[in-house]
Formats: sequence, structure tokens, C-alpha cells
Amino acid sequence: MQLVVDNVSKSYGANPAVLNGVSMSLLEGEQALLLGPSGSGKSTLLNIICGLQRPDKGRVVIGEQVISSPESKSTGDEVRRTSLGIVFQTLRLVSALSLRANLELAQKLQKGRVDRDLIDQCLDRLAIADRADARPFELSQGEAQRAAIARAVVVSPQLLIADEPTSALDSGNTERVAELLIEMAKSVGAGLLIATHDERLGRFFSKSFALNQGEINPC
Ligand SMILES: Nc1ncnc2c1ncn2[C@@H]1O[C@H](COP(=O)(O)OP(=O)(O)OP(=O)(O)O)[C@@H](O)[C@H]1O
Repeated sequence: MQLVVDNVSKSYGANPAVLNGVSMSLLEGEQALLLGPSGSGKSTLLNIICGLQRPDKGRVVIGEQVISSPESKSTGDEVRRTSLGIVFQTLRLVSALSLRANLELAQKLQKGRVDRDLIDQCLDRLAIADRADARPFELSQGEAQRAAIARAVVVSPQLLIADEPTSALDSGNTERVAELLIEMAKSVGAGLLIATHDERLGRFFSKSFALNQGEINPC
């Protein structure tokens, strides 16, 4: 499913022009990195791409649907539910539920049904099958990060979006998580956009964008 970010601008009162006419696109199934230092607006751009924040100007189109525009109201819910898998920077797993129940809940909410085979496959691939009954606070940081990836993938998204998915990891685990995201996105035929400040991830991607001082450029 194609992603088009068209001339998006966003300011926050004391932070004018966090995004200043940002345009970028991903073809169906394409994988890319969004690079930028801390505070450059990566999370803001991802939130707008996911329809979780509205831009001041411009729009985001996923497939045929506008998910974000200054006027957008509820359209984002439907595109998010049917098409997106999101790995949040703060993971956002439900702490009262086991890892398996977190994945089942995501499938119920987004797809309306539970696919246990796909859950088992993802848990296996991410090497956390033996932690399926643990609750999020019983997981190590790396296991929780992989759990958040599993939750985004088990909904069979058409576009997988990950915000700093390797921020808390050492370099060995950073590379492993990047490779897993790439492999998991391919396994469900999804496009992939990873926001990170970690330039070491560049070698895994043939397409990258650099966000700096409100502007975006291919790099
Ligand atoms: N809700 C908000 N209200 C006001 N300012 C905000 C808000 N959200 C973000 N900002 C500011 O906008 C700028 C961009 O923040 P954002 O979180 O998008 O950057 P980032 O590149 O994702 O940073 P990091 O890599 O540290 O997570 C920062 O200066 C931040 O303080």
C-alpha cells in the first residue's frame, strides 16, 4: 500500500516549524529509514502518518485514503485498523495481559478475529514463544521490544511503522531487531518505515530520508 506524505507542516506554540513542508513517499511493500537527531520531529511525522496527530498544512495518503489533513477527523481510525501496524517508541503493551493476550487483543481490535497460527509463527520468529504467558513487566527490555514488534505484525498490516525500535538496545541487539523488522515486514508483505537517530541502521536500507530543521531530504 503506497504512502504519500504531501507538503506536511506542523508547529507547536514554542516550537515553530517542527515540520516545514515535508514530502516523501513509499511504494507498496517498500522499506525505508527516517533518520534524524533527537528532537528533529521524527515522532511528530510518524504520528501524523498514522493519523494520530493532525498536520497544520499538507496531507498524508495511504493507499487511496487520506489518513491525515488539517480537516481530518475520524478517517484515520479506519485506515489504522485495516492497514497499519505500529511499534511505538514507548511500546504501549497492556500490562495486565500476558504477551499472548496482548497479541490476541490487537488482532480482535484490528481484524475482528484471532489467528493463533500467525501469533505462534511470529512468537517463534521473534524468539519469544517461551515468554508467551509472561506479562510485559516480566519481560526483559529486548523481549518487550520484540513483543511490541510481534503485536504490530500479527495484524498483517500493509504498512509497518516503527518509532525508535532500537533506542534501548546495544549494538548487537539493534542489528538483530532491524533485521527482524525487515524480515517480519516482508513475511506479511508490508511496507516498512523505521524512525531512528541511529545511522548504523542505514546499511540495512536502500532508501533513507533525513529529517533536519523541519526539512526532509533523501540520503
Ligand atoms: N505535544 C507537543 N507540544 C509541544 N512541543 C512538542 C510536542 N511534541 C513534540 N514537541 C517538540 O517538537 C520537537 C520534535 O519532537 P519529536 O518528538 O517529534 O522529535 P523526535 O525526532 O521524535 O525526537 P526523539 O528522537 O528525541 O524522540 C521537539 O522539540 C519536541 O520538544
